[in-house]
Amino acid sequence: MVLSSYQNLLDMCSEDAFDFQQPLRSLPCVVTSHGIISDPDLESSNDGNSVGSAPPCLKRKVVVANSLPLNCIKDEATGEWSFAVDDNQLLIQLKDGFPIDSEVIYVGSLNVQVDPSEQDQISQKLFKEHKCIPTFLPADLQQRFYHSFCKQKLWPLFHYMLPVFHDKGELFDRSLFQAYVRANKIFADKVMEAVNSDEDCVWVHDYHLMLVPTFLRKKLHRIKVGFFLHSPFPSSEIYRTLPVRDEILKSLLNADLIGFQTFDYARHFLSCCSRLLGLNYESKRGHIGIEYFGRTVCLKILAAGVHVGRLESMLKLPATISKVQEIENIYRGKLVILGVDDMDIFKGISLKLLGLELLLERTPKLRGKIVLVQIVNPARSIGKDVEEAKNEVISVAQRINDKYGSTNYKPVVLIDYSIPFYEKIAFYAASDCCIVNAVRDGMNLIPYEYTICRQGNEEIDKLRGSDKSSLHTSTLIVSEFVGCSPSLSGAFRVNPWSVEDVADALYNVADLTQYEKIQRHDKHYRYVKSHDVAYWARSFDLDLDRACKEQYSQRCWTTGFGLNFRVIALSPGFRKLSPEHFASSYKKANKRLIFLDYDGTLVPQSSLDKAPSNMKSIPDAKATVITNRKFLQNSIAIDDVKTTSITNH
Ligand SMILES: O=P(O)(O)OC[C@H]1O[C@H](O[C@H]2O[C@H](CO)[C@@H](O)[C@H](O)[C@H]2O)[C@H](O)[C@@H](O)[C@@H]1O
Repeated sequence: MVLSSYQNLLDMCSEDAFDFQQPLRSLPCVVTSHGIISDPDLESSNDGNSVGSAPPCLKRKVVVANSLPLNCIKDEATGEWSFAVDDNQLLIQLKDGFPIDSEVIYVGSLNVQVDPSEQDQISQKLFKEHKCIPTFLPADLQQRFYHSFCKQKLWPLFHYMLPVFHDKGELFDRSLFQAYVRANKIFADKVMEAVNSDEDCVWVHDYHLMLVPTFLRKKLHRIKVGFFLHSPFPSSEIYRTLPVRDEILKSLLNADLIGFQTFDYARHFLSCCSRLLGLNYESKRGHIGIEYFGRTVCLKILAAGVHVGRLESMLKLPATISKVQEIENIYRGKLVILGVDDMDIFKGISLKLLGLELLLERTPKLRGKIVLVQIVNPARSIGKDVEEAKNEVISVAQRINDKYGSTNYKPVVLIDYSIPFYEKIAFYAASDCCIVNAVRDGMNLIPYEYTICRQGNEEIDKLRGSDKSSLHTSTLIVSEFVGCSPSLSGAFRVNPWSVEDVADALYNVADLTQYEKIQRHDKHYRYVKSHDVAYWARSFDLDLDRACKEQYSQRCWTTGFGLNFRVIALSPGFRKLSPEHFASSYKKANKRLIFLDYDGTLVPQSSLDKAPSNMKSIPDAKATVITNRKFLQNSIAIDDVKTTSITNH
């Protein structure tokens, strides 16, 4: 049922009628000449804009995320755009986990404004050269969708920050959600340009695009959709404060598989589905399934990983090696603690600095001996809160340096500007410890990158000459509120809100024996190496495939009888049934015959007539199982059919 207030919103939005839940009574499917189920609307809309068919042997994987994994620069003198794939991005790296016969297509925004006159040409170029399909959001929509709704509303809430109710500026502004709806529809429309058949899979990423599954399902019932949430999913007590909580949950449930970084996030999601939507779930063969309108939506817990090969090859670069040497020379004899964070209010950077300040206050012997190198990546959002957090970091760092520093020694080295990736790699390789002190973070891959880089290589070993003390060692201090924490059993786990905890952990790191450093490193290294980005992607892809197979290829079919009609409710695999089978059903009926698609949509006569004659008959198709009686009864509220009695055969 669509909430009436929500319906108003959609009317204002002037988008198609939009229902967040199944069954979606949209356009009927047809059997095309090659036996593929598709949407007539889609077929015609593809005529002009299609991005081309995948060669027959390739299966398309359409990866959709807010940003395309590209760097783009406009030459102001010539007006020419240049685009380069960013190999350091997770989205590019995940394709290593896909089967070799996959064609990976990316859909997302470029994060720059492109003049409408240039958009077509750029789209063609990006598809041809990089298999990327850009979404172009008008500047105002981009602002409202990304900066105002995603970054100011969803991002804080998903990181456990409740709006401040006495501040009017914090009240929920429905027009911003409307922008979110519109933007998600634009992304979904672009995805549909890339989908060729029901063999293709769509993998939607992160909290920016939580309505995409519904827009896709509405277009193509049998579309295979996976969704992965990179950010945390908060406790239901936090989530339920979101005024559009049901719409978002229902939309996510239009995916076939929903992935989470940790067990806790999945647990919170399940609590929300049960408390807010009254849905049941069960664990089947190691998977959690939620029954939703005749479909089973699978849940998966699988933390993202890093691209080990990429990090190893970056580590080998001569520029990296000489940077490692430079850093080691600068900080020789000191314990180097490294922090790498985005400038964001949830990264707990000031709390980390306060921990260091307390350590130096309590432990005079460490003054002059310990350095925190804090790399701060530029902020991605533009809120006042981020500016304040940044100013606070700068002023606390300054205070510590004034108090405990000297001409030759600064306890805090703040790098608050972009540095090339190889330099970051060099800092990892040269640091004794890495600290992640976020008060909330979906996963955080920094400890994984650090661990791989600390494994080093021959060139780095040579640099260290006879001083082997830092070879193949690493130490981690990790907040208990970040997703990677459970996987790092050898890390010092801290409550980031406790300055004492952080100070103690820093002290313990300074006190570790060489043996312990090796042991902790080894444990983490083995885990990170085996759970890399390809493992994550492969595992998600296989589970999506499995979830869809179970969903869409059941061979059972269901039949219902009424006084003057007969209902054939078709199972997802119905198109595998032979035309003869249909014919015999017609004959037996002797009455009005109604065919319903598996999700309750009326199947038109014309579609059945088109069933290709070369389709194979399935002898065991006589099994008649009504899997969800209530669902079927609800679905039959069409035309003049008011009541029915359903018989199992
Ligand atoms: O800042 P946004 O444009 O809204 O993007 C959100 C963040 O996305 C990425 O982080 C998320 O995915 C990571 C990999 O799974 C995970 O480690 C992290 O916890 C998630 O928040 C990106 O790495 C961040 O820079 C973005 O801020």
